[in-house]
Amino acid sequence: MSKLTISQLSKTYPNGVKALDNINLEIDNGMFGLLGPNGAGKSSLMRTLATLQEADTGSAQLDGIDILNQPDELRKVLGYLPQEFGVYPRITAEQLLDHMAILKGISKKSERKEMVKYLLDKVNLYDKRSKAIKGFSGGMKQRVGIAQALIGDPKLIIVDEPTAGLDPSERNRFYNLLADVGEKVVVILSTHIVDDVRELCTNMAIMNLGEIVFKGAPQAAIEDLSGKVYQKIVQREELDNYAKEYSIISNKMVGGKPLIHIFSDSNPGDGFEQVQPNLEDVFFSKINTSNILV
Ligand SMILES: Nc1ncnc2c1ncn2[C@@H]1O[C@H](COP(=O)(O)OP(=O)(O)OP(=O)(O)O)[C@@H](O)[C@H]1O
Repeated sequence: MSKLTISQLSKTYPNGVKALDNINLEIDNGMFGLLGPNGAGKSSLMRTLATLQEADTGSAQLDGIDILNQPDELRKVLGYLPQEFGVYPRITAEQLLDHMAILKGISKKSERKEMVKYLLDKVNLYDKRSKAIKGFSGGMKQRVGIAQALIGDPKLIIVDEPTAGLDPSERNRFYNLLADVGEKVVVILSTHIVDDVRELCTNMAIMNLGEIVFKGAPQAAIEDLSGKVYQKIVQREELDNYAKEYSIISNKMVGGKPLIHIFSDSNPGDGFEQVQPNLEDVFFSKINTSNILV
């Protein structure tokens, strides 16, 4: 069992943007989803935990390791799949993993060979081991990314926006792989895609403007909203009026017309129908109208 504890972590960039505003989180083994819109501060938090940038104040501990003060110790047990996983495109998957294993300090050739074979098998790319990565699909590249993040038996795995650009079947394969990995170690999945969290994570946090605006189990958050979400298809030109009168959680186009979800303690009438809330409602309610919700 591993545990990651983040306490009072803050970071303001030189341009004045407060990307991390007093972050407090406790994360156990398993898949943890960090959900937030673009610019929320997710990558800043992930890069800080991956020891790629420093925080101004606060601390982060993984088991006995003080992440901010012992970056070398943390790196030995860290697997990181960054948002942009740049690879040398001409080399093969096998060469890349071997190279990364050397960087991780696995100096014995026979040990590396065995590990690379194991990882290629695990991400289902053993057959493609001798092909140049440049010919790989987005999903295959992400699987190479996960394989390299697993080198050296990490205790903490960080994946930053891993499913962007994957088609549905590639995304599914990637989910299965992550879920399999996530049983034994702390895996933090940072994403703005609600489905990623719904399908994979037992615990989550929602981040907005540098702050954690929700933490808990996705299912519990959905249940909290139960009976309080109503929907209606409206005319586009009426949207402003609805926005003034109701707490609109979300607005998406259905057949060319806006379908709005609103938050309301009691039945608003006016043609609205109650709907079963989903994680998207939770997400939007926390980032748009967190002030009106408990
Ligand atoms: N190096 C930097 N210097 C100045 N501002 C930065 C820097 N990196 C990020 N920011 C700003 O900090 C805020 C948080 O950015 P961050 O990349 O952490 O968010 P994010 O949630 O990961 O968003 P995205 O999904 O778009 O990557 C944004 O306002 C961003 O513009």
